[in-house]
Amino acid sequence: MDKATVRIGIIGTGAIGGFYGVMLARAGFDVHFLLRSEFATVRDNGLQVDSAVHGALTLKPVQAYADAADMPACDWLLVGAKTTSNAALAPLIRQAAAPGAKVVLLQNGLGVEEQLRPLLPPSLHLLGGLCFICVNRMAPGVVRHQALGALNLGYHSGPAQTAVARQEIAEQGAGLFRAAQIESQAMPNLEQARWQKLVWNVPYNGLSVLLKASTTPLMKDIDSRALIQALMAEVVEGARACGHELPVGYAEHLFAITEKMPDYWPSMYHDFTERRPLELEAIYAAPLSRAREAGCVLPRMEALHQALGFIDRH
Ligand SMILES: NC(=O)C1=CN([C@@H]2O[C@H](COP(=O)(O)OP(=O)(O)OC[C@H]3O[C@@H](n4cnc5c(N)ncnc54)[C@H](OP(=O)(O)O)[C@@H]3O)[C@@H](O)[C@H]2O)C=CC1
Ligand SMILES: CC(C)(CO)C(=O)C(=O)O
Repeated sequence: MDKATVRIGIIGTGAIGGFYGVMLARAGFDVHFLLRSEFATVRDNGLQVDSAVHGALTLKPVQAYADAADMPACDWLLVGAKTTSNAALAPLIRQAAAPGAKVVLLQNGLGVEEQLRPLLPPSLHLLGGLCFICVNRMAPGVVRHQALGALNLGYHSGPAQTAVARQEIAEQGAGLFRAAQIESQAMPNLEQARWQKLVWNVPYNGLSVLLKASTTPLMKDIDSRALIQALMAEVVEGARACGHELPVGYAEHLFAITEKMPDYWPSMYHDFTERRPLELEAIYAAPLSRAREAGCVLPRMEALHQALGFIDRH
C-alpha cells in the first residue's frame, strides 16, 4: 500500500480523532483534520499526543480545517465527534467524502450508524469502529493517552452487499490502523461488537458521573464493585436477548482489565464537567429499548439511565 496516496479525513479532532489521526499521519498517510473550537491553536501549534505507550508525539504542521467545504475529497472519513452531534455532522461528512468513501464512526454506543445512515448518500460505505483506549483532551491540541489503543471495525451498510465484500472493506480499514502500529481487527458482526463494548461503558461511564469517581475508587469500594458487576451482567443479558451471545467470561475479563488500568475518568465524566450533553441515547436509551423490545428488562441499567437523565437535564 502506498500510504501517501490514501487520503483520510478526521471529522471531529478531539481525544479519539486527535490520537488516531496523529498515529496515521506519522505512519505516512495523508491525513486532514476538521476542527471547531481548537482550529486556530492546532493550525498554529500542531497536535501533540502525550502517550504512556508511544511517548511524546508531535504532528506539525497539521492539515487543519475549520470548514469541511475546504477539505479535499477523502477516501476514508473517521468520525471522532460525540454521538450527540451526529445529525449535525452529516452535511460535513457529505462535503468531505470522495465518491464511494468509507465513513467510520469511532464512537461508543448502539444505533449510531442507524441514525446517520438516512442522512448519507447510499454510495458511501458506513462502518463502526470500537476504540479500546483511554484518551482525553488536556488542552487545545493536546491529547493525553493513558492506556490501551486497539480499534476494531465492522461494516454497517452501503454498496458492499455480500458478507465477503463487507468483511473485505472492514479488513482494509483494520489494515490502515495496523500500518500505524495500532492493534486492529475486522469484526464480522458490528452489532455484537457494539454490545460487547457496552459491557464496559454502561457501568463505568455512568457511575463516574453519578458517583463522581474514577476507575480506581470505583474498583476499590465493595458496593460500587458489586454494582459494576451487576450492571455488566445486565448488559450481557440484554445482548443475549437481542441474539448476541457474548464470549463466556467477557464481563469478568473487562472487570479484571480495569483493575490493572491506570486510574481513569471515562469520557462521559469529561462531558459532565465541561457541561456538554451526555451520550445517554447511544449508551443507555438505545440498548435499553432494544432489550425491552426483545422482552428483557434491565432494572439497574434503567435506574442508572434515569438518574443520568436528571443530571443531563439539570
Ligand atoms: N475518550 C476515550 O477514551 C474514548 C472515547 N470513545 C468514544 O469516542 C467518541 C469521541 O469521544 P472523545 O474523543 O473522547 O470526544 P472529544 O470531546 O474529546 O472530541 C470530540 C471532538 O469533536 C469535535 N466536534 C464536534 N462537533 C464538531 C463539528 N460540528 N465540527 C468540527 N468538530 C466537531 C469537538 O470539537 P469542540 O472542541 O469544538 O467541541 C471535539 O474536538 C465518543 O463517542 C466516545 O464515547 C470511545 C472509547 C474511548
Ligand atoms: C473502556 C474504555 C476505557 C476503553 O476502551 C472506553 O471505552 C471509554 O472510556 O469510553
